[in-house]
Amino acid sequence: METKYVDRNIPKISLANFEVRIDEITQELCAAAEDVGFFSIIDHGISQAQVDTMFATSDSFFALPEDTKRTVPWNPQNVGYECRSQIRPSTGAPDQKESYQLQFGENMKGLWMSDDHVPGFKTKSLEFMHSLQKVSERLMICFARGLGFPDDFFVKAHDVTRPDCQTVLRLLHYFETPKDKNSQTAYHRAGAHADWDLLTLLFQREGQSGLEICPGREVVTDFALGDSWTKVEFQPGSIICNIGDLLMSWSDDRFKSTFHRVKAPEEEGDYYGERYSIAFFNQPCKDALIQGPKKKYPMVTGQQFTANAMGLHYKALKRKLEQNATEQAIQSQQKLKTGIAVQSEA
Ligand SMILES: O=C(O)CCC(=O)C(=O)O
Ligand SMILES: [Fe+2]
Repeated sequence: METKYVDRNIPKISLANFEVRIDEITQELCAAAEDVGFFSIIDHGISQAQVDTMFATSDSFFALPEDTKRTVPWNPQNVGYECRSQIRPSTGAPDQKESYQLQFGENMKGLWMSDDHVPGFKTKSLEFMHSLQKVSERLMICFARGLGFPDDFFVKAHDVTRPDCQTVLRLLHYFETPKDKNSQTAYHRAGAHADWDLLTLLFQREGQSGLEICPGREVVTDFALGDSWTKVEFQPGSIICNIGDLLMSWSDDRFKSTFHRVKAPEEEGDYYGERYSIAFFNQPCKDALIQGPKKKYPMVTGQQFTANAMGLHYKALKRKLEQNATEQAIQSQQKLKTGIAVQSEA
């Protein structure tokens, strides 16, 4: 089916002279968060060399033999390596990717790839994560101001110096998609979803497009998807940011978490090759208390918020898998009937 595309403006916001321009930046960020839920930031203080080093480190990890990568397996604390195992409720099919989730604290025990396999992996990754945390904290200060909370409100709730902190750096590698149209159904590289964190920072690579967004969600409690998409292309020097479900809920649905996907390449102009990206998910401390200024939703802890988000996710996933199974059963019944008809005609 042909994708319906629309042009949407994805605001580009400069963080230059942050201290002096904080109110202006706050206004721009809040407007972007209320409208499309996606924006890019420039003048953020992270150099292209830092980004290139992290991508090179990620390349070295994914180039390791499968057995080696499987020595740091994914677990439900949202750390570790997985391959084609993430199934989205929007598709009911596994994402065509492998990924490695890294955190700052104790959840990583035994799950860092050793220097013997990728020299300096842990040091380089943590250095990059701390730089992204600094950028995230600037954005958190602005969103706290915009919502009328004290400046350090979100920063305190996302304290990465705590051993039990949940914030994640995800290294992603999407597999090449065969161009042969008859070969199989085109599976999405990452099926449509909204992130369930506060705020995501994303790095793409030049020439490796595929990220698309679908705004229009009204409340965080609803799983509804819109139907028209907008491509988010690589822009040199910028970090793509999107609002997650946590900030949507914490702002009483004022700021929008937006559905997005990495599309299955199947149309003219789509990119079929291998794709690498890096995402940084700001997750709350387990004991953070979450409630918006207007108290639209009951107060929950960070841990409860995550559990509720997972509950909603698995319910939607179950519905989708049941729906897929019903559709498949109908299709095979139809095939059987057609077969019988053809046979009886012959
Ligand atoms: O790879 C990308 O561009 C997007 C990844 C993403 O949305 C995610 O991992 O949540
Ligand atoms: Fe995402």
